Amino acid sequence: MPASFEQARTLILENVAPLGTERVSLLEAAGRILAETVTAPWDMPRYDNSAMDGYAVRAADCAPGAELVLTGYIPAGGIPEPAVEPRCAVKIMTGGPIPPQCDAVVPFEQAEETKGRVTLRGEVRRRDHIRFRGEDIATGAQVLTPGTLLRPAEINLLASFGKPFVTLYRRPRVAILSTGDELVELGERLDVGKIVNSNALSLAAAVKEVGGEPFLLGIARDNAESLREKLVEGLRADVLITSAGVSAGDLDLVRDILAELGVEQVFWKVEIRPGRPTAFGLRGTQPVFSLPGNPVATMITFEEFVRPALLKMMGHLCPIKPYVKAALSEPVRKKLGRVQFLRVCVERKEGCLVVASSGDQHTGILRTMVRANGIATLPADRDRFEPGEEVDVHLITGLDYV
Ligand SMILES: Nc1nc2c(c(=O)[nH]1)N[C@H]1C(S)=C(S)[C@@H](COP(=O)(O)OP(=O)(O)OC[C@H]3O[C@@H](n4cnc5c(N)ncnc54)[C@H](O)[C@@H]3O)O[C@H]1N2
Ligand code: MOO
Repeated sequence: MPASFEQARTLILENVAPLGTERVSLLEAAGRILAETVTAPWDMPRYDNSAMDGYAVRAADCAPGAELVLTGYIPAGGIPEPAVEPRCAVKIMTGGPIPPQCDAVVPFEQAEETKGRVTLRGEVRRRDHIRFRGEDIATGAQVLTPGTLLRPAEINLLASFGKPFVTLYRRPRVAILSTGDELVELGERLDVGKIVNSNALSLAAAVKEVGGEPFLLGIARDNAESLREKLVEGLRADVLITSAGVSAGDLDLVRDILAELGVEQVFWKVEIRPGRPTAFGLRGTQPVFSLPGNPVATMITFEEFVRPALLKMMGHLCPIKPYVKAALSEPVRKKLGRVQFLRVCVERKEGCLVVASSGDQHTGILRTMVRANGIATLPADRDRFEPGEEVDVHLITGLDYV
């Protein structure tokens, strides 16, 4: 019996786990997932320092109009001066260490300097414009935990704490196999009846976008020998994705050969459209996704099934892309009993997200996939949707801008 969409996605996520870990240079770590706990090896800031360009002073000397004698200069990176005497001040730049006895900084704008003396304009309070040692993060504090996505902010933190290498979850190596006698590689001669193996490039792009490492196995022909040879190679990767050869045709041999090679089928056929013939299996712990060959079905089943699996394998704690709610701007009809993945155009109108079909939804129509910036998931138990109804949408804009 075919699986429901939710069953299929749950089965996949239950059967994949984060891969091992590796040490990676911080320069290469952005966008990946941390596999270690990081504690602060020192206080941040490391020492009391000035938040402004100005004068380090003793606040008790600083009644409005007071005149102080300038006795030194501390740039950022300078070493702290000896203690500042009463009624004296030291010129200090942002980041410069606060000298002993000083307890405030007066910004240049609030003072006037003439001939080695500074006259203060306004009021000065203790602690003004000082960034105190450890006020941001104290030594020993736990700052990052496994599962954290490394964005520029986390990279900044790790670099500040002097970490040139970090332990990350490994990126999966994903073998991609296209199957079909009708396929030729991009750039090869297109004789009558042939089409370009476009799915391989599209899947490789999708794998890269998620952060995996695609590996193209080329084309297996629709015979057992060719499939066997290529599938054996594919089963050496962390993940194997095949496209086509999984529906009911005479030459749809992929699942049979996978079974022969020790891949245990977890499900075949899902109550979704497009993508119904999708199969998922395991060889030990290695996941094998057999996606339907129609390019739109291949892309949508990657987005809804393979993407979350790869993210989980890379250590993401929330591998399912969050849905956004968007209101339909037109009626939609679908078949009962199947989830329909509707290719949609999402726009923002008066602050709300609104969606409409991107056009012809037949699986063979590629242009409406290209036009779409979202995939709406329409539930299996409904067949009519009216304008204004909210639906769940996965944005596929790349950078989630709408
Ligand atoms: N009698 C039935 N026929 C079909 C069924 C069914 O249940 N019963 N399911 C249909 C559905 S739904 C889909 S989806 C397709 C999927 O079939 P396959 O995964 O076995 O794929 P193929 O038939 O080999 O190819 C489908 C289509 O996609 C083109 N294709 C294949 N590989 C590539 C590639 N690498 N790059 C670009 N395009 C590719 C292929 O030429 C076909 O046009 O089956 C329906 N039929
Ligand atoms: O389910 Mo098929 O994937 O419509 O094209």
